[in-house]
Parts: sequence; C-alpha cells; structure tokens
Amino acid sequence: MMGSGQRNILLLGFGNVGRAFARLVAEKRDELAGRYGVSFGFSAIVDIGGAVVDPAGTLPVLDIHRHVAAGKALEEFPELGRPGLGALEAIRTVPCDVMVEATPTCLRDGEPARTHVLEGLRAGCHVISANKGPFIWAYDTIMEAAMERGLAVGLSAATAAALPTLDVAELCLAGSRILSVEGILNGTTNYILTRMHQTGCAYEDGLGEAQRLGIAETDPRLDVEGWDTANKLILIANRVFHAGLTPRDVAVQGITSVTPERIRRARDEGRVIKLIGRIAPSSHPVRVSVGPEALPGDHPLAAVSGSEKAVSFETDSMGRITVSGGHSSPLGAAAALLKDALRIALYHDRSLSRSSKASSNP
Ligand SMILES: NC(=O)C1=CN([C@@H]2O[C@H](COP(=O)(O)OP(=O)(O)OC[C@H]3O[C@@H](n4cnc5c(N)ncnc54)[C@H](OP(=O)(O)O)[C@@H]3O)[C@@H](O)[C@H]2O)C=CC1
Ligand SMILES: N[C@@H](CC=O)C(=O)O
Repeated sequence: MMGSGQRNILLLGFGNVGRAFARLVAEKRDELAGRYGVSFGFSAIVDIGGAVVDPAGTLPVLDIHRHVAAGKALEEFPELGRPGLGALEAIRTVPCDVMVEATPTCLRDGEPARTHVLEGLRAGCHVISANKGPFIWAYDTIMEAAMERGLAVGLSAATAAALPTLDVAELCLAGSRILSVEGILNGTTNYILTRMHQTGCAYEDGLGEAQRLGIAETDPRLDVEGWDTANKLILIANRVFHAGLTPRDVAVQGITSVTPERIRRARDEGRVIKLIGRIAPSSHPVRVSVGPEALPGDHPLAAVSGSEKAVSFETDSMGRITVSGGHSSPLGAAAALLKDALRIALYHDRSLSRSSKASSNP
C-alpha cells in the first residue's frame, strides 16, 4: 500500500490494452525501480468472467499473461482465479493504490466504467483510464470526487495515448493562449484512409487490418463513425478549456461515406483526405467538430500516415506547435497508462505526503 514502497494496481479489463499494460509494467519492473525508485505490483485483474486476486500485490503477471494468451479464462488461473468476481466487488474488497480502467468505451452512457471510476475514487484509489466513456459523460462529477479526496485522475491513454496531447497543452504551452486545436486523433481511421489512398481498397478492408493490429475499438463503429476522435476532443476540451462538453454538444461525421472514388479525386488534385478533429476554444460554448477533409499536400497533417496521429495547436505567443507520431497500438496505450502511474507515484503521492494538498491532475 501507499508509503510501503510498492504501489498496488487494480486492473479492470484484460484485453488488448490491459494485457499490454500488465506485461509492460512487469517487464519494466527492475528498470522502473532503478531509474525512479518506484515499484508497482498488481493486486487484482478483472475481466468479464471473473478475476485473479492477490491482496499483497504479488500477482504473477507474466504467468497470467501466458495463461490467457494460451486461450484459457483469466478466472481459471490456478489458485488465484476468482470466477464470477466482478469489477465492483473487486474495487470494494481488494486494496489498491491505483485503479486502471481498460474496459470497452461505451458511447451511450459511459457505463459500467463510469461507476467503476466513481467507486474506485470512493475506495481511495487514484484512477488512470484508457476508457473515454466515463469522462465524456461525467467529467466534472468525477473530477470533483477526485478533488474532494486528494486523488489524481490520469487521462493520457484516453486522449490519444502515445501521442502527447494534454501534456503539450497543459505543460509545454503554459502561459500561451491556445487559439485553435486540430488533429488526427484516431489511428484506425487514419490507417484505413492511408490504405485506401495507397491501394484504392474500400474502407471495410482497411478496417479488418486495423482490427488485427488491436487498435480498433471493441465496437469499431466508434472509430469509423468519428466518435473516438470526438471523445478524445471532448476530454481535451474539458480538461484544458473547462468546456463542460458531452457527446450531445459535438458535430461528428466519420469516414463511412468516403468512397475510393472520392479518395482518387482528391489525390488527382494533390490533396489527401484525413479525418480531422477541431476545437475552437474561444467560441461560446467551446466548439468541437469532426469530419473528413481534403487537405492540401503541404498541410502539416497531410503527411501523417498509417496508424500515426498528430495534434496541432495554434497559440497567441508560441505560434503553431504540431506534434506527430505516437501511432495507435495497445503498447502505446499501455505506455501512456504507465506514464500517468509513474507521475502519480513520483509527484502526486510525494507532494501529498509533504503538504497534504489535493490535486486532480497527476
Ligand atoms: N486498443 C487500443 O489501441 C486503445 C484502446 N483504448 C481504450 O482502452 C479500452 C480497452 O480497449 P481494448 O483493450 O482494445 O479492448 P478489448 O475489447 O480488447 O478489451 C476489453 C477488456 O475489457 C473486459 N471487459 C468488458 N466488460 C467488462 C466489465 N464489465 N468488467 C470487467 N472487464 C470487462 C473484456 O473482457 P472479455 O474479453 O472477457 O469480454 C476485455 O478483457 C477501451 O476503452 C479503448 O477505448 C485506448 C487507447 C488505445
Ligand atoms: N481506436 C483508437 C485507439 C484508442 O484510442 C485508435 O484507433 O486510435
């Protein structure tokens, strides 16, 4: 537990991202201890059928990973498996310092992850999330619950993961006014559009490939209908501009109507079609929109290809800052979760113990 040197993690969801995260943390255990003096253990991992539990935080994560990769159910892991143990029961009964949410994003109401996050905070855990659902619907409620308890909420993995978006806006651009944000924030659609551009294939073919890479959402309509991009923009707008937005407030168009013919026409004109998300921070209310656009070849986002992403901030005093790369992948999402977990361990916990101050940001 907190202060004993090891931070224990309760992980919800053991799919592409959950597995990549558990494995990354286990494989980097010695490196993290050596470089940062921080050590993480897992006290519970939960998926839809049950859980594995070890309140001491010594779950043999790599063995569990191998067990699941061999096609066996998580909850059937010898001795530590708990068939039928659900997320809420695990949150209420298994001690942890940090709860990681990596279950599927639900656009309709953010559940059940929204309840998981609030219960995790009530149980006194910091929360880091790859899941956008809770925060598109209940951002302010969740942040208030965290602030009241002096707990941190990390959203790097939910806001384009390996591509830093919040860090750039909040840290690198501190003191500058952000006039506009535009970006390619969904790797799946950028992968599909790139394949269509290169090979003339239909969008369904590119989607199958993105699913095999493990980057498409559990429900891939979120990707191709533009909602994953919109959800990331809502989180960025709510965090950076205190916009108070939900999915009801955004104009979203995806790529399902982008035909090979339209791609060809754009190419003949020296243009490239990309799914672009925009935030206009100074409009009231803050305006967020998503849709396919035919960019001229020299546009800073035109060369972003495959599952890579990019974000571009226009500022009053630093000019235009564009960050690109950070391709979508379960490993990239895992690395973003690890970044938030480390930051909580290094800065939040220590400053809390020194000053007893609360903060909602890791
Ligand atoms: N894939 C990526 O590259 C990225 C994904 N994300 C986000 O990460 C989250 C997870 O994505 P991903 O790993 O790809 O999705 P997967 O579909 O691969 O994995 C989801 C996991 O959650 C489990 N699960 C579903 N419902 C529950 C529940 N009620 N309680 C406990 N576990 C549950 C599933 O169990 P079971 O398999 O048994 O059904 C599965 O283990 C999503 O919210 C996504 O938006 C963020 C960044 C990148
Ligand atoms: N489906 C997303 C991954 C998670 O955010 C993407 O394709 O970028």
